[in-house]
Amino acid sequence: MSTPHNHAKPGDYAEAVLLPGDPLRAKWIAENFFEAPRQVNSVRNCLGFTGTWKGKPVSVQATGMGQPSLGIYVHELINVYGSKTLIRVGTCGGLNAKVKVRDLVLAQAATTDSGIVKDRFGPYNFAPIADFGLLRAAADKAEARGFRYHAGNMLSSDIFYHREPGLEGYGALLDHGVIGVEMEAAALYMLAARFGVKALTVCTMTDCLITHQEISADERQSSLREMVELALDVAVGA
Ligand SMILES: O=P(O)(O)O[C@H]1O[C@H](CO)[C@@H](O)[C@H]1O
Ligand SMILES: O=c1cc[nH]c(=O)[nH]1
Repeated sequence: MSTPHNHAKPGDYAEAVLLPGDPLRAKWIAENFFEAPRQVNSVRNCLGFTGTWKGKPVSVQATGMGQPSLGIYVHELINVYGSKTLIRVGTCGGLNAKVKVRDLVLAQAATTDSGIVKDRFGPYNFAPIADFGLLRAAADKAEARGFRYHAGNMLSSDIFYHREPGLEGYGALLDHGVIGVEMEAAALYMLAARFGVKALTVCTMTDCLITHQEISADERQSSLREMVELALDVAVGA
């Protein structure tokens, strides 16, 4: 059975799936890291691939940008394709001076402005959180490899271009330790909680909203490589 967004067959995805926003990042991951990659989805060019990493089955599926788009792919991966471990490998902006360009940001929790999460819990402010085992494994591996990393509160915003430019748009979040901004982690964590699977978001900080420093094209390639290798090891338990 396929879906309106995915023509893969049941069994085409591994239980462990990496989730970049960018379809070309999905292709790059499959072609440069997977052993024996095969494409399993191309609907809307939101590419998905399955292969192995260190001999263990693993998939990568692009989610597009934003929580509504990620929500479609993740819902189907879990409920149609049986995925159990979902690791977003993304890019994020920096909201805290201690986070430098190229640093890894592990989203321990994800604050959000998204109605997808906010409107579901009535009077409660649900706190979307990472799976502790995946988070601990990622932090341990980052530590062992000597990577600069930060585990903390990520903002998953529905808005890339805030009305107030620069830091103004982030208001009180800046005084409350939020370290980065991207657009998907909160919905990923909410869906993982709802359906009883494991999820983690790992991002490379590519543009600092405080210093306006940005990652260069060369640095982007090598930084993303380190992040993907770490995420693959966490995903398959290597
Ligand atoms: O690099 P990806 O994974 O797409 O992540 C970030 O980049 C996009 C915005 O430019 C959003 O999807 C945001 O979450
Ligand atoms: O969502 C994102 C991703 C990267 N950088 C940002 O400022 N926002």
